[in-house]
Amino acid sequence: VEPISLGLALAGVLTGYISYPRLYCLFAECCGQMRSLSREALWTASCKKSHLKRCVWFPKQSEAQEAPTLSLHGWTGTGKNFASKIIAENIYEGGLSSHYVHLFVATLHFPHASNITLYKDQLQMWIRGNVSTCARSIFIFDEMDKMHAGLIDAIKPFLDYYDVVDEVSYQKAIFIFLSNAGAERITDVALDFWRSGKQREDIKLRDMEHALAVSVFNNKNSGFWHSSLIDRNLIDYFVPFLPLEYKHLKMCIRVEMQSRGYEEDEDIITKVAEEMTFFPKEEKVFSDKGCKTVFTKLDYYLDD
Ligand SMILES: Nc1ncnc2c1ncn2[C@@H]1O[C@H](COP(=O)(O)OP(=O)(O)OP(=O)(O)O)[C@@H](O)[C@H]1O
Repeated sequence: VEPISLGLALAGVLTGYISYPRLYCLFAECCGQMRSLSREALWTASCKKSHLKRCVWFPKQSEAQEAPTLSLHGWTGTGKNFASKIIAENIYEGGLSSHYVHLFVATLHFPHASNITLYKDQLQMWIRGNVSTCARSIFIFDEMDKMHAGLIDAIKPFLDYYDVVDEVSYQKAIFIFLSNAGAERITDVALDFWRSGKQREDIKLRDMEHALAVSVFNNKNSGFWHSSLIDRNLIDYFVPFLPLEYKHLKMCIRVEMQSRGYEEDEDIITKVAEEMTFFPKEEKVFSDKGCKTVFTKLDYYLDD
């Protein structure tokens, strides 16, 4: 090929690449590569990925709201991180590794109460900077119940219904809070159902709402209680996660074996599930750690 034509062709491609965002986005991650945040899309994604072959419940109105603020509550290992990962992947292909998805873990990123003022400034700068770069940024805060109340309050202006703060609009940013706050009350409701021989599938959100309200809103030890997120109605949806039973652990282990390319082995599945501990002491219905440590226990039985 003669050099001038090649140069012109390259210049043409480059111009197209730069001036047509769609073309550029074929090769690199783009802000607002929002696929769908409809309830159906999240539902389908969670069903496909759920180890439990069950769908994660997503709030109905999320399809109407472009950028909801969600607060996920439940016992450890019940899938809160798993669900937020699905939400992130559903919006940005890179999921948690996307440049537009930001995960904060209270004990990791904000460990010292004496540094709250510094953390507060850094967190606000981080949110402001990232939303200025990409309005459709996702911020996930794990261990919200361990987060200092002052820090939770620092997030508040970004969730409030102001259109624009300091010339930046936060209306399209998605905030997801994860916590164990309310887990005991959620478990009490699930246990009541179990004791009265009712199916956990029949538990309705309204059965949980009261339990969550009592423990999350009135718990004086919870950072939520001190913060104004709740009394100012800044959270759109509280989503409860039920504690996992023995049969759910088996499902987690079974799917993990399949995904590692092993044949299902009922003997190994049962052994791993039986190594887990269950509560309450008498009935031993729910896994202490949900599905959290089953995979490392499984390593012991598999010769990788
Ligand atoms: N409901 C579920 N559906 C499918 N897989 C699940 C579910 N719950 C837990 N798991 C599996 O267990 C692992 C641990 O769950 P995850 O980390 O999401 O729990 P968590 O609720 O965020 O716990 P923690 O409160 O301790 O942070 C996940 O990686 C996932 O593989």
